[in-house]
Amino acid sequence: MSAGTPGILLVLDGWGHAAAGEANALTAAATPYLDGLLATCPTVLADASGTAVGLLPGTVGNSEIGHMVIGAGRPIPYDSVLVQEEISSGRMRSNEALTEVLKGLAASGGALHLIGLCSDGMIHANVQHLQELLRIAAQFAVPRVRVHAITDGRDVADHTAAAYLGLVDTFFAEAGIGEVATVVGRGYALDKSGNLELTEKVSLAIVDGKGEAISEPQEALELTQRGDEWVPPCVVTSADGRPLGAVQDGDAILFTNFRSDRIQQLADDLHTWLAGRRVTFLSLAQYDTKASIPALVHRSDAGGGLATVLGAQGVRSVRIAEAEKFEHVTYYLNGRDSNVVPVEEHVRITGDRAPDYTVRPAMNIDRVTEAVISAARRDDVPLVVANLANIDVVGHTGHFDATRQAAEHTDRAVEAICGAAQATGRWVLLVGDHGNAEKMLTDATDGDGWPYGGHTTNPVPAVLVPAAGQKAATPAGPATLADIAPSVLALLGLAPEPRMTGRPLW
Ligand SMILES: O=C(O)[C@@H](CO)OP(=O)(O)O
Ligand SMILES: [Mn+2]
Ligand SMILES: [Mn+2]
Repeated sequence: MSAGTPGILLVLDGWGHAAAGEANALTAAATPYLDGLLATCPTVLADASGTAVGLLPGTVGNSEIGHMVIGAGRPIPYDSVLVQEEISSGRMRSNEALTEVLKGLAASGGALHLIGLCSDGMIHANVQHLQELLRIAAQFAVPRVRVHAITDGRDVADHTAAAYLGLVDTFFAEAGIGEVATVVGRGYALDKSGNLELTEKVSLAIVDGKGEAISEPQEALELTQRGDEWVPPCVVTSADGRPLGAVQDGDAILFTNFRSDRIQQLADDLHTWLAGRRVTFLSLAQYDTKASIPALVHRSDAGGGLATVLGAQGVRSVRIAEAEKFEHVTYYLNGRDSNVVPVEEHVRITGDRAPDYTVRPAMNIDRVTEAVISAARRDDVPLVVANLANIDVVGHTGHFDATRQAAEHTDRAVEAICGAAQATGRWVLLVGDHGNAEKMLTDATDGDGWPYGGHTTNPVPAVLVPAAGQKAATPAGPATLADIAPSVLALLGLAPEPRMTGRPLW
């Protein structure tokens, strides 16, 4: 292998590997170009879930941890794991930030508001964490706990919100404290696109008790036209029509998501709404909010990766993605470091946003492709990093045919990018960040599975398309996402960072 060849790292978001079958939208798609690459180029299946990347055993991968590990070259103990350790060990009971606030509520008579995603999809939150938080609140004699439940239907199968609300009820009964005050789908509460119209509806329900009035939490689920994700903001009201749980002065809010990217817009919005009011804010894990919100658990250091080497060596890279995945190829790939080194350029592709991705599975892939090709033509850019979002983003709709089409658009984009790479003397390293579209049905216990749009624990392909004349062998032995940064550096002729534990595959 000749050292020091420029290249393109292309993350195919949600590109997992599984045998062909009725659940697999990737093998159902007509993707002649990708099929050819998989058959002829050095390929390995890389582990992208569970402990291999820094998650709890058996946990599905996600874009944050996926891109962090691709960039860091080592597993990063993820926020979900750090929170879980605090809870399982019992240490959360003596967590200083938490106990101080709970003692204050017990003394003042204020309520604790728990706001978070109500499922065990393990990407943004784990509803099980509520159980321990309720027990701790009861132990500290907090007078009232109000749960503002965000229904999921994306990280877990749709139409499961009723079961999760039922589970939360059992936690209330066991702890002897807690009531659901509001219910809303994640489409509203976890918008991260900057659509404040959605977010403000949620804030209005939580702060002012304004929304669809319901007398039982489960009634909210009858009001959605588009599944659990789009349950409209609902407020549980008592017989006299008063909201059960609007936020009052002297209350405290604890956000229970462990992943920041989707809850932070709501957290900032609520913080702005409640500015000047006597309300304490806390979050279970550390958030990237504009407001400074104290976290109960602090995050792992994900630095010392690819970006550190590129910065130190003055190697220019261009990072390209659609808005949905822009932070992933920049902030997360750089180890959650927002300080951009001067040799790094960012291209955020915006464009028409379809209200529903099934309508436009191509998204803005043509513009991403053009940007990658024009960066590839530059002699001053040894490394282009891009994310093709379609397979994951459309896969999340749970719509098999649209996801198949997303894969077909991706195939054409990869062909165009690889063509440009050949013409400009570059290699292309294609890798998934976690599985998604290779499993579009839940496991069937009896009869057929249900449509499923969530991530998976399947391995992801890592494929090297060598530059013209470059030789590369198929790597032996197991691989993980931690091997990608050392591979990219080796291909560029650079040494890995000492903290990288992955190995160069090529
Ligand atoms: O959309 C998201 O927030 C998650 C799924 O909940 O997907 P990803 O990790 O790919 O961003
Ligand atoms: Mn992803
Ligand atoms: Mn996803």
